[in-house]
Amino acid sequence: MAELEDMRASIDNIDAALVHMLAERFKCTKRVGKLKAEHHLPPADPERESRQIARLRSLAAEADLDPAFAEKFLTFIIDEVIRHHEAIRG
Ligand SMILES: C=C(O[C@@H]1C=C(C(=O)O)C=C[C@H]1O)C(=O)O
Repeated sequence: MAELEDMRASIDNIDAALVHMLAERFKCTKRVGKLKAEHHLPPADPERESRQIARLRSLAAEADLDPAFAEKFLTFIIDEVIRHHEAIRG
């Protein structure tokens, strides 16, 4: 089944891109965590998170992706970022 193989090859490429994009995002958020620790700012910023979630839900709807899934995915990542920031703060 050539189409199955083709689709799986595309899925593997997309998964690799996701890993690279996430790695870049965590590089940025770790830098933010250091800046926050230096300036005595709290690890989490719920107002910023609300804006990000609203934006991502809207982008998801436009892209025909379930907005609830997009929110769950972003919240999962942000929770991990906040754990990093708490660890950086010590
Ligand atoms: C990265 C930040 O820290 C936290 C993590 C966020 C994220 O991963 O996008 C957003 C808000 C903060 O709760 C930030 O404040 O920008």
